[in-house]
Amino acid sequence: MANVLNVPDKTFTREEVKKHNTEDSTWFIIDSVVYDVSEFLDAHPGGEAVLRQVAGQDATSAFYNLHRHEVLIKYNDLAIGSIKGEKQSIITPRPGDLSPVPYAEPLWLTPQFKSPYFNDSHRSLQKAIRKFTDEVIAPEALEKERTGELISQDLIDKMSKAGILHMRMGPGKHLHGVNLLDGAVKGEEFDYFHDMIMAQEQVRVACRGFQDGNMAGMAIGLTCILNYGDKNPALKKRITEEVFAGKKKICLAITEAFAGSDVAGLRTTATKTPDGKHYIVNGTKKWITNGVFCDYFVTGVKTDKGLSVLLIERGEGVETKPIKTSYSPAAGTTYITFDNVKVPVENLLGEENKGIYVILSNFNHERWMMACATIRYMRLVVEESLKWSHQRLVFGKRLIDQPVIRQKLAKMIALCESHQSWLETITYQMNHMPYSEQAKHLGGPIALLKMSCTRAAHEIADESVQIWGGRGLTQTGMGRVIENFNRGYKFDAILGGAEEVLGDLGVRQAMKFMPKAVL
Ligand code: HEM
Repeated sequence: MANVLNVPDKTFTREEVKKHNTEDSTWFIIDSVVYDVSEFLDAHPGGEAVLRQVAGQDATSAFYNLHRHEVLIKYNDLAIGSIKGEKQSIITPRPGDLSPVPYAEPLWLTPQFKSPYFNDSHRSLQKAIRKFTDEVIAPEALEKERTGELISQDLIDKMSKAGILHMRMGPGKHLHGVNLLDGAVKGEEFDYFHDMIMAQEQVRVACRGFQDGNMAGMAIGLTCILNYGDKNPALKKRITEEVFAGKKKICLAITEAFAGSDVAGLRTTATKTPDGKHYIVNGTKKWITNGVFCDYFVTGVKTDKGLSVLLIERGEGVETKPIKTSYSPAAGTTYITFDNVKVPVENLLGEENKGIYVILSNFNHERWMMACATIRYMRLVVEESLKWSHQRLVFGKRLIDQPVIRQKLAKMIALCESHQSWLETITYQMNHMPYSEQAKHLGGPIALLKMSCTRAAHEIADESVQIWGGRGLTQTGMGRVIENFNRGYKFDAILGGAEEVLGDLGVRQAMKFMPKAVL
């Protein structure tokens, strides 16, 4: 499917179009383009009668009151020409374009505004990943979100070739010398603002389930290998090479039916064999993103004196089955059972019984990534709602002409902009703090940011569905994005640490730095 509207060169007068109001011929005009729907009447999802009612007329308002603009692109073949002397006024965005809708882009991407944080390489990466997302990721994402099928190997291969899998891991040596989106940024220059751009841009396809199915397990699982795999360099090299090449898939398996945010309560056990060469793993894992299609599981286990983290390969005794959650099965959410699984001791990541550090080291980046994504999805909802409010006619007026709608939009915009600004401030600190310091000084602020942005998402989900009415509850058509957001934002309020746990963590971190002198 092309992403722009192609209109044949032929021109007609409005009088000519008027004549096509007969049994055999149904034409109408939408935004100066002439459509011949005579052969489409039967196939029109909204029925034949409504099309006949506007035969020979200008149906622009009627059309935009009920359809997304992209419908015209999908059914481009129905366009037969345009009205003589008139020009289309509705913009068809091309892949990679910025949106001209106010607040649809973060301030740093809005031409009138300046930002101290972003340089040319950030801008060139943003352009490249937006185009890639629009052209390569979006078509598959939309399809898979709907059907619930898992990501294709073809898409994984394309992302691997473009360096997108490498970039999912954030800044670091693993990016040095790698070709990233045809040289959009050098691996050595890649910082947390580039990382933020990658996380935010890919959310724009508005497919919350597929978004997690698109290698989210790798983004949180492979980090443990990169940071804690040095005791076994051969293993680290093999796994990272295979995963970055897209040949093998990896995920993080921590949560259980027994323990969600409370990781200390894990019950999966790893007992050493008498010869000390293997661990025998027994237990279960629940809600493991991507688990159904993974080859490697970075798994939290109980060893004799505490928690440990093991890399477990799919093999004898490992079974995975899908869990049906409220977002798309395309996420690959999984229940895993480990029955007497034999794991070489060399697969231990970090120190035995000190696995909590391996697990915790991951959390800040994961939570920050989730904040990036949630905030960008909020912005998309703002954009869609602004467009819809201008388009939708009710009680003889546009929605935007109702003060109550403007109040809702004001709240949504304010929540979105304030969280993006806070995110950028924290991202700047991440760029200027070694990883060890980040854990100390940014663990609390990142936890509070994620907690706050999912509370904001809750408000935005609620307000937006009131603006959209039934369409905000309908999976296809105009309100698709709003419905998907409403069904998905709760995942962000739970995954990576529930809102309440994170709020508490943020305050407890502050307590640690409370000077005695002021008490
Ligand atoms: C080239 C012109 C048109 C095409 C390709 C088209 C296509 C579609 C499609 C794909 C849908 C399914 C919902 C969606 O995906 O948005 C739909 C629904 C509908 N269409 Fe059209 N349509 C066209 C023109 C019109 C016009 C001019 C009218 C009214 C005068 C109309 C009335 C409707 C109605 C009432 C629905 C059901 C809406 C709903 O369920 O909310 N369509 N159309």
